[in-house]
Amino acid sequence: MITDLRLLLGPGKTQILTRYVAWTLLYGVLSGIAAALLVPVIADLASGDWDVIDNHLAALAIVTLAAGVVRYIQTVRGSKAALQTLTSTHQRLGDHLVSLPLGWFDGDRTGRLTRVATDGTIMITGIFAHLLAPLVVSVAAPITVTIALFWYDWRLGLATALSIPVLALAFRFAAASVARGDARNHAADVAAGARVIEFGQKQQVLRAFGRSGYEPLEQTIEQQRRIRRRTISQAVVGLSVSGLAVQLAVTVLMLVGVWLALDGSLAPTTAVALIALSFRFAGPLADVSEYAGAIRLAGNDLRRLTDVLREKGMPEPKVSAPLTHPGQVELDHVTFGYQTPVLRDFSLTIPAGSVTALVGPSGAGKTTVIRLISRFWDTQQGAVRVGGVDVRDLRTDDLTSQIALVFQDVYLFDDTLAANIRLGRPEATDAELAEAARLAGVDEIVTRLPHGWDTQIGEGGAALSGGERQRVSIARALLKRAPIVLLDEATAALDPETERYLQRSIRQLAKHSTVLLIAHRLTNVVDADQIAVVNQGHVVEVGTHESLIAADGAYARLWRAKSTGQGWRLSPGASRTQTRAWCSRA
Ligand SMILES: Nc1ncnc2c1ncn2[C@@H]1O[C@H](COP(=O)(O)OP(=O)(O)OP(=O)(O)O)[C@@H](O)[C@H]1O
Repeated sequence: MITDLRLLLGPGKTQILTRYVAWTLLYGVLSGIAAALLVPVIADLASGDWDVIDNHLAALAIVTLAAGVVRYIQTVRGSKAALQTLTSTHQRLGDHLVSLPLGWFDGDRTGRLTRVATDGTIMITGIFAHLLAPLVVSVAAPITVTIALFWYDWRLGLATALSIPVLALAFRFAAASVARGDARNHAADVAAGARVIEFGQKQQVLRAFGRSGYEPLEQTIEQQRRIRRRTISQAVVGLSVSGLAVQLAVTVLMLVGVWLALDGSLAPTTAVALIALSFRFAGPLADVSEYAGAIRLAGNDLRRLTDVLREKGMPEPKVSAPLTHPGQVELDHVTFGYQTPVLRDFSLTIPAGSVTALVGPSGAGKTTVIRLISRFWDTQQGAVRVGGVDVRDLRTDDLTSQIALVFQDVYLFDDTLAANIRLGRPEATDAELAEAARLAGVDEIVTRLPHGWDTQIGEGGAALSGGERQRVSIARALLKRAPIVLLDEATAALDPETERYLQRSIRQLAKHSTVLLIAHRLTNVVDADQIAVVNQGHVVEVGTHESLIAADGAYARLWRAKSTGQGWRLSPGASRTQTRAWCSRA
C-alpha cells in the first residue's frame, strides 16, 4: 500500500508520506509505553510504595502528554498528506491518460477507469482518515507492549511474541478472503455499470424494436447479486477465524499470567497488571483483524489506480525534431491492425497545401489512416511522417498544433456554442470566431438558438442535429488554422445546406492548409488535387478525377456506378455488403 501511495505522490513528494508514517509510528510507540507504565503504577498502588509512585506517575503523565502532542502533529500531517496525494493522483492520472494510445480506452476500460478514479479518490481520503494511522498504531503499540512484557517477565514476553505469528496468519487469511471477494465484486460491478450505460444509450434502438427490458443487463445484475452473496459469506468466515485467534491469544496470555502468579514467580498484583497489559497487546491487534479486510480493499483500489499509472504510454521525445517538409503528410509502408490487420504496407504522400481525398468501401481503413496521422496509435511497421518528421519524434503538443481534426461523430461539450467553437483556438478574437462560424454556416444556427452564442448545447451536443454538429466541428477546425486538416466526412446524408457549407469550408481550409478528406460523397472529391482509392488496407489507385476516369479502374467504376445508380465493386474480393454500403453513400 505504501509503495502504491508513493507512486501516486510521484517523485520528490514521497517524504510527506514518510514523515506522516514516522509520526504515526512514534504515536504508536508512545501509546505502548504509556500502557506499559501502568504496570509499575498498579504495583506501587497495591504495595503502598508511595516513595516511587510519584516518579512513575510523573513518567506516565509526561509520556501521555507527549503522545497527545504527537497525535495532534500526526493528524495535521495526515490531512496534508491526504490532500497532497489526492491532488497529485488527479494530476498524474490526467498527465498519464493523455500519453496512452486511444486503443487503451476501448471496451469496458472507460467504465473501469471512471470507477477506479471515483473509488480511488474516496479510498485515498479513507486511507488517511481511518486506516493508515490505526493500522500503524495497532502494530506499533503491541510491539512496544511485547518488548515491555519481556522487560517485566521474559516468560510472558515470550508467550506474547509466540502468539504474533499465529495471529499474523489468521489476519492474512481474513484479509485474503475479503480481497478475493472484492476482486470478484469489482469485476461484477464494472460489468453491471457498463450494461446500465449501454441500456441508457441504446434506448432508441430498444424502443424502436419494442423492447422494455434488456436481457444482458438483467443477467449481469443477477450475476452481481450472486457474487456479492458469496463474497459476504466468505468474508464472515475469514473475520471469524481472525477474531477467534485474538481471543485464543488473550486466553493463553491470561493462563500464563495466572500460572506465574500461582508459581510465586510474580506478585499477584504485578500478574494482574501484566495481564491487563497483555490486553493492551491484544486490543489493537483485534482492530488489525477488523481493518484487515478494509486494508486489503483499500490496497485493491489503490492498485487499480496505480495499475493505470503503470500502463505503458506512448514514448515521446523531450524535444521535437524540426519539421523538414512543413504541411506534408506521408505514410511510408505502414502496417497496422487493431485485433486483425487493417492497413498492410500502406504508402501515400499528401503534398503540402494539397487537397487529398481518400475514398473506398466501408471498413477499408480510411479512418484508421487519420488516427495514425494523429498518433492515436503507433504503427506496427513503417512510419507516419508529419511535416517530414516521424510522428514518434514529435512531442504530443507539437503534433497536435500541426493538426486540426473533424471527426464523423462530432463530440460537443456541455458548454455554450461559442465555447465549443473556441476550443479550436482559445485565444482567438471574437471577430475570428465569427468569421470561422460564418464560413462553416454556424451563424445560421445561432439565429435559431434561444440564447444565440450563449446557448448551452448539451452533453454530446444533443440540442443540435447531425449536420449542425458537423458545421460546429468544421468551424473549430477553421478557427484553429492548423497546417494540416484531417476531415472525416459524416457518412449520414447531410442536408444540401450543410453540404454547401462543407464544400465552402474545404475551399477555405485549402487556402492555408493541407487537407486530407475522407469522402463519402463524390461531389467533394472531383476537385481534389489527388484522390487515393483505398481497398482492403491498400492504396489501389492514386490520381486526379480526370486521370482516374481515364485509367478506367476502380475509381472509374465507382463514378459510373454513381451515374447509373448501379452497384460498384472495387475489386473481385470486395464483399457485397461493402459494395452496397459504398453505393448508398456515394
Ligand atoms: N477501435 C477499433 N478496434 C478494433 N477494430 C477497429 C477499431 N476501429 C476500427 N476497427 C476496424 O478496422 C477496420 C477499418 O476501420 P476504419 O474505421 O478505418 O474504416 P473506414 O474505411 O474508415 O470505414 P467507414 O467508411 O465505414 O468509416 C474495420 O474493420 C473496423 O471494424
